[in-house]
Amino acid sequence: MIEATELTKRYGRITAVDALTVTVRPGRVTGFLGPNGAGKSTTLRMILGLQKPTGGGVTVDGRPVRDLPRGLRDVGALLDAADVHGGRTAAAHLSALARGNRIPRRRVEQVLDEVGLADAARRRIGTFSLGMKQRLGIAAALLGDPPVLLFDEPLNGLDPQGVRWARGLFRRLAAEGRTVLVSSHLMNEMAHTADHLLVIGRGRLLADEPLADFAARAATLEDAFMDVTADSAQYRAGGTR
Ligand SMILES: Nc1ncnc2c1ncn2[C@@H]1O[C@H](COP(=O)(O)OP(=O)(O)OP(=O)(O)O)[C@@H](O)[C@H]1O
Repeated sequence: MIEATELTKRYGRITAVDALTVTVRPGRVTGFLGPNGAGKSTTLRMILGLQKPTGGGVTVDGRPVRDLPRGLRDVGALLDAADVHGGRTAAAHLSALARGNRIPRRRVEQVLDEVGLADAARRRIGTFSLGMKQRLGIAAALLGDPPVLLFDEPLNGLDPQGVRWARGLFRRLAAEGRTVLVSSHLMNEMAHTADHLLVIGRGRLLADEPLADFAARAATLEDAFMDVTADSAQYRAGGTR
């Protein structure tokens, strides 16, 4: 379970996350949506303790993430799939993470297999496509078999088979009783993935409800998303009309 209370992050005059109070519950896939710049990545980084809130706070299974003792065995995350050492092989990258987090070495082969990268285990990550890097990032999140998993835009760069596989994976992880939070700026990506939605705009919470309730707001899910975020899209093609 993830609990944010009045969670706030300011960068100078920009309020990236604005008094966000939400609970992300286990046993379901929670989709985290908002237009570009809404504050999704900043929120995820604060949950993971990578950024310090300006105000409020957030706990994971009852504690600030820094107080959780087991690292990747407590929380797994895919943030930026491209943010990996290109000179290492996939297996070496995951082995280093496993060593640093007291995770048995056999998990490396297991997760590589699970994400479909078994045949690429000995290849340098620098030669990977974006979709392969996403799969590797998902493997890293799964490595410690954690009860809480965060994925920032995990479907970017995945081919249609990959998207279908990832959706099935998120649903399975939730069915196993884990807390699964998946961000996206595309509503349609969430239609077949999420049970519950958190929608933010300009850092503020705009909706926190089951997908079915959100869908009932308009003719299509995308229309519902457009309606809810109408006043908070910051970056719009065609200028400032
Ligand atoms: N390090 C930083 N310094 C200054 N402003 C920042 C910084 N990081 C993020 N911001 C600003 O905070 C706001 C929220 O950014 P964030 O990356 O969290 O949004 P997002 O919802 O993840 O967007 P996207 O869907 O485009 O990835 C944006 O206005 C962004 O410009």
